[in-house]
Amino acid sequence: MSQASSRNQSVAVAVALLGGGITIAWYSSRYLWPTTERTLESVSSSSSSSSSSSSSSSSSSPDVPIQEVECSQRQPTKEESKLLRILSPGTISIVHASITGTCEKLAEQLYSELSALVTNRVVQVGSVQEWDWWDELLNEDDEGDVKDDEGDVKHNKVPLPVLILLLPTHTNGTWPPFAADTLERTLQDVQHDWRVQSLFLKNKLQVAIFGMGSSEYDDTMGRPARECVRHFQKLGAKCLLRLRVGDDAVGDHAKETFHQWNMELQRKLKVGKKEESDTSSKDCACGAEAKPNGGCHQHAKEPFEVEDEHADYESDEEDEEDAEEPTVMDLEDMGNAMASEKKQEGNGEPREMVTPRQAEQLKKEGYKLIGTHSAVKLCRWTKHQLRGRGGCYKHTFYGITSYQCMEATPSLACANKCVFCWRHHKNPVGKEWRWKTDDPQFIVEQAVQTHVNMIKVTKGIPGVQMDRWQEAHTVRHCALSLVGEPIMYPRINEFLSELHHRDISTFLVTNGQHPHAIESLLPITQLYVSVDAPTKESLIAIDRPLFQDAWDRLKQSLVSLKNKGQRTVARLTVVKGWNSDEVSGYAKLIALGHVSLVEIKGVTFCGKSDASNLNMSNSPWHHEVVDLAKTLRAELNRIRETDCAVPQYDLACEHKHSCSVLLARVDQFLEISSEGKRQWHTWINYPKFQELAARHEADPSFTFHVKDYTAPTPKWALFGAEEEGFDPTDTRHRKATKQPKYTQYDDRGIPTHDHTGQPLAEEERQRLFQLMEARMREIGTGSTVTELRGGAKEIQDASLMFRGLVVSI
Ligand SMILES: Cc1cc2nc3c(=O)[nH]c(=O)nc-3n(C[C@H](O)[C@H](O)[C@H](O)COP(=O)(O)O)c2cc1C
Ligand code: SF4
Repeated sequence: MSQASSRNQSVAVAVALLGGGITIAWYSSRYLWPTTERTLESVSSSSSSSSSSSSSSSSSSPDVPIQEVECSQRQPTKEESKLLRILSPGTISIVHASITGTCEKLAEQLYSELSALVTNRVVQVGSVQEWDWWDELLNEDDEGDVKDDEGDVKHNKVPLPVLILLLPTHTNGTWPPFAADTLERTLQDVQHDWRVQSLFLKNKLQVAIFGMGSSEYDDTMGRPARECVRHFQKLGAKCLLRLRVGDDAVGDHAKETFHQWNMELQRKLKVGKKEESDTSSKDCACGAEAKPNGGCHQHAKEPFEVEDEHADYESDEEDEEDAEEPTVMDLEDMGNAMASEKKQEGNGEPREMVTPRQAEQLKKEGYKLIGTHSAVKLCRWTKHQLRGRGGCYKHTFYGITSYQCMEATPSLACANKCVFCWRHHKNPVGKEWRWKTDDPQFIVEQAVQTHVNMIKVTKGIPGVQMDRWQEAHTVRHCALSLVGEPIMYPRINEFLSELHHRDISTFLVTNGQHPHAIESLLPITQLYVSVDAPTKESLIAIDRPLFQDAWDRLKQSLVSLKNKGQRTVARLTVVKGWNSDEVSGYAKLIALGHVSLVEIKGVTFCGKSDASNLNMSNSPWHHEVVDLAKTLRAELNRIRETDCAVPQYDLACEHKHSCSVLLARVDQFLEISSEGKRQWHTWINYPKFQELAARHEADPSFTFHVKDYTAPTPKWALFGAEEEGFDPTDTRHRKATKQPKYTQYDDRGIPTHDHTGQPLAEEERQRLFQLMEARMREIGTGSTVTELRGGAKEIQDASLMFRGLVVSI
């Protein structure tokens, strides 16, 4: 028996004919809601001042006046209630498939509204995963059915169950993965199962579907919701009202569309305010004077009868083969979206990028918002180096001072939803700038001020070195890689100049979706393009881009780097199991841009997110990143054999603490003395850069190049140095590992080789396996993330227990 049915085994719905009426009482193992009898009209009159119980007699079903036993004065709270079956008569099940919380919130809102308004049915809410859909749709309980004298079911006398679905659109217009595995699969399977009667949901279920999506994604908005409508139609379910799709990308569109849909839903369910206005309306739909229940003498309506449920849908019986999407609805929704957008821009001012809800979420994640589209955040390495515990990998590779580095962005929006994005998709998305634009001087000034204020409060952190703390009040570097796509900001060049004027170096990371913006970018200290995947398919899977031609855009961006003149970087973020293979694909991309440097960095796991399937096992180990860097070097050499214009690269630096390795162009960064001594120059002469940038600003015909502002790389930062990229002027704090070190593990995380690389005996592996099993029983199979004070996160994951019991990030 399925989970759902076993869970609901204890729930029974009793229906009896009493005095010519139908009495409904609900029982559950924990609840019994019996009480007073009253007619449904009286229920409706309680919410409608103008309705009258006398209208019942004029209903279209005069022979069986419907009565009920009122469930209780209140609906059970969610915690109290056990979920009833979807097909239980009289139920209203609100089911969402939320990825990032929007649909869940709408579902909760609907639940509280309907719970308050509906007194004669059970309203329940849950995620799509909470039901076994095959079992729910096919294995019907018949306790709730009303039978006639022949024992045939008289379905239409008891309110049909209503299924309200709130479905978001996931990557490339797909269903959210957990909804695809459950509801979508069932809906597809039942249609092709010969054992299942056609239209088997006819007279058994009514559905109301609301979709969510974003018009920023080409053509996919609301696709799962539309598919869902078609599936249910094909199965014979009645659609209570038209599908509506909310647009996440357009201001209040989702809110407004949902509100309209909700009002319509309540009208169809005959609850809520709309009903009041309906019943008090003077006119019937036919134009004649209305009776109190809303119909005229010819069109009297039976309370709770669903009005022409198929009115807004084509009949499946008539046109079962028609798989065309309901384009009328799409057009209308798009029209609404545009109208809504227009409304916002009606006063001639473009709207602000960040909605109050997004601002609230970003603030919760520790971002300090500046103006309407920018943000700063204090980087953990800034604090780290303030305490003398080592800088970030940019300190090792390029000599930045981490405690004088400001992490910022002038655009919180970007055109991707990367699986490894540590901002968990709380920021807006967009293909191009369509928002209010803040002044660049204002942003820089506010950003520096806010950063310095954050520095001030670090004074109290134990171990902060006061000389560094003083220096940290002067920002020297700006990492434009915090969140969003900085290059989208239309006044990015003015913004960068403003930073240069303040002697602040500029490291800008773009995701390679705006090649033209790269071309027009002024010379900056170091320009990055993120290369997140080696093939078109994996790029789409990993970056989940808004642009259909994302792959071409990435390639064009890399080509654009070729002519920049200053330092350019291809940044690879390695997500084990996602983009760590097909290294030759990376080599081909890098060869397009002749980039100065290739940064290869293991992904940092930043806590579980519903919008991403990543977990700790996707974070590679340092030695794995090193292996990938070596393979990449070999692949680049292979390309050079046929294309000698492709530069030669070699392993220059590493920073083990953050699983990062640097490949650098030999012609730009390696000097070999006449005695054959090799000296890397990956560090940056920052004052020199500022001088050159100022000259270029004064005279744009003046150009400068990578070699004009390099500086020697210290020994400790070089690849293979025993310091492993850790600056020896700082003090290393290592966590004591409670477990012996192992060097290799199997897929489950069970060690297979000891610290010397020798294979472990079978008994030992078995023992370790049992230990892990015990741990899993204790803490579960997933990862538990605990937010610590100060923004750090602590992750517990049994599969990591032999690699370190707790990983702090
Ligand atoms: C990972 C991810 C991928 C998305 N892909 C699409 C898409 O392909 N098409 C679309 O119209 N909307 C897409 N969206 C937008 C969501 O459908 C929209 O933000 C919706 O409000 C999310 O609802 P939820 O918060 O309930 O999950 C995507 C959102 C996320 C987080
Ligand atoms: S470069 Fe990045 S990681 Fe390093 S200190 Fe600056 S913001 Fe932090």
